[in-house]
Amino acid sequence: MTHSHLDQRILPETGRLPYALYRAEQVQRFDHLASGYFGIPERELMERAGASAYRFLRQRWPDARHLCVLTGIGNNGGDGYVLARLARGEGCTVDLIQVGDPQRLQGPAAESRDAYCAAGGKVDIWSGSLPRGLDLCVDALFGTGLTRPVGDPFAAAIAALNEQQAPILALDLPSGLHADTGEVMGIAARVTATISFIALKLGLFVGSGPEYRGEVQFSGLGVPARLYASEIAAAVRSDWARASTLLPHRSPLMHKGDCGHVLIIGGAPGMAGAVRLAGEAALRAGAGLVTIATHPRHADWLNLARPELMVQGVMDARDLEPLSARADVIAIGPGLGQDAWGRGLWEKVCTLAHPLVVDADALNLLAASPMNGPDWLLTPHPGEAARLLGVSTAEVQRDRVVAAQTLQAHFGGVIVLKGAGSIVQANPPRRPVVCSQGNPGMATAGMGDVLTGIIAALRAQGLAAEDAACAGVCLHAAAGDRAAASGERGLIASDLIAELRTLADGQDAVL
Ligand SMILES: NC(=O)C1=CN([C@@H]2O[C@H](COP(=O)(O)OP(=O)(O)OC[C@H]3O[C@@H](n4cnc5c(N)ncnc54)[C@H](O)[C@@H]3O)[C@@H](O)[C@H]2O)[C@@H](O)CC1
Ligand SMILES: [K+]
Repeated sequence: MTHSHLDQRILPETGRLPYALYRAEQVQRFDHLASGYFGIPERELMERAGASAYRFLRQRWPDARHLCVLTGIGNNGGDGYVLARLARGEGCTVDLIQVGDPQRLQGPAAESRDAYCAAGGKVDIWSGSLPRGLDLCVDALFGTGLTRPVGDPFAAAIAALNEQQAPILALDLPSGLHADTGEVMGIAARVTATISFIALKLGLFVGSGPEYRGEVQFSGLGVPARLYASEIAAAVRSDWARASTLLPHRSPLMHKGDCGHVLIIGGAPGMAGAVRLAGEAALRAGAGLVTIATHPRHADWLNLARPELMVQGVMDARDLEPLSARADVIAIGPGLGQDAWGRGLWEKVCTLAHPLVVDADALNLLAASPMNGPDWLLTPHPGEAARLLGVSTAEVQRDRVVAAQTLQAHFGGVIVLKGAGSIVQANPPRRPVVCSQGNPGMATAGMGDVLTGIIAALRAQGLAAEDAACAGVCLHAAAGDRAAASGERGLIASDLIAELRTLADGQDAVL
């Protein structure tokens, strides 16, 4: 076996992350294929994993000299031993702390431990605390093999990692994070960066993954590209750089009638802002015409507040007919309320054949009287998804991919499950798409209304429902990231609207 850790072929791939996301069992099959079929011994893969991680560490933290490597009892720990050996070899001070019974290390992990010891490395057994004065901690406790909630001593070690001040590099996954769902299995390491091996794990991008993983780096460990043909990815990551390619071309000869007419229905008394946000977002996402059907009490005021919006007061469902006749797409829900006014409009819309975007209170009305719609696009946040499914919000969040798939099966159409790592699920066999942009500053009032307007505008410009959902979610998230450049705290939904224009025009697709 060659210790080819400085071989250029195994350096972490720089540039873009792959878009395919896999579950743990799929990555385990890749591992077996790599060794069994492609003849790369497991020990060599581990050597490459440790070496890639060490190379990334040196690039990312060039001044780090005093490292602490926390190793567990599986192959993730083995990766840690390789990294520790390489770091010592380059003159770093390494405190290697073995958590759990060292006798449980087997096969390549035990060999990696032995190679570390043979090179003069010392193994300390976890004694309840971490050394002081560290430049960096390496989390090599659990990777894809985590199968159950974390108990002591691992839980105590993870808690200590989270409490100390040095940055943390996680090998493959932050320990304690479920590789498939991003669920925190009791406790998880909240890390500065994660280097993921062979394939990106779905759990880094869904559930609590975005909160715990830090920045993500990928290393394919030099396995042949055709290895990946053996599995269909569990989900596909998307971002604006990718989704912007879905936008329709705008011909110089176009007029406003070619860019689609969106009708937005909502805005019960006291909720006019919701439809205004959705309407403005629709205009900024390129809709040719936007009409708002809202409560008569504030229709005139809304019209003056944003003169480019056409605003009609509607008393009841009958008033909708002339408006819907002119619209290409209807979005219903922002500020709709659930009383007789909102319910009447919702029931009317359900009889129309238009492509629909269904949000907010319209989703709550749908939860009260469930039905299946072939050409609608539902945009629930986790609470609305829970009401639609009749489960708790925690249950939705525990496995967001499965929740989105269940919603699609029950209600049809295309589902956008909002939240960190928004998921788009169209009719199977289409795979779930997970948006990997966005930030916590976006957890604020009106963000959903902006998304509804964007998706409706893209749909009105001719995108199919799934494409409008994917492009809309990514455009919204990318606008949120741009707006957050001047601070996440205090970000408001209106801040996104100015950003939409630059992004949707394609001038700044790559962030
Ligand atoms: N197999 C391969 O070919 C490669 C694997 N690699 C590394 O190996 C990792 C996977 O290794 P393993 O499958 O050994 O799994 P892990 O190293 O993630 O750990 C699994 C071990 O922990 C135990 N365990 C699971 N949940 C536990 C809990 N809650 N409390 C206590 N013990 C628990 C398991 O019984 C098993 O002994 C990857 O994430 C990656 O880091 C890399 O070296 C690349 C190549
Ligand atoms: K880890």
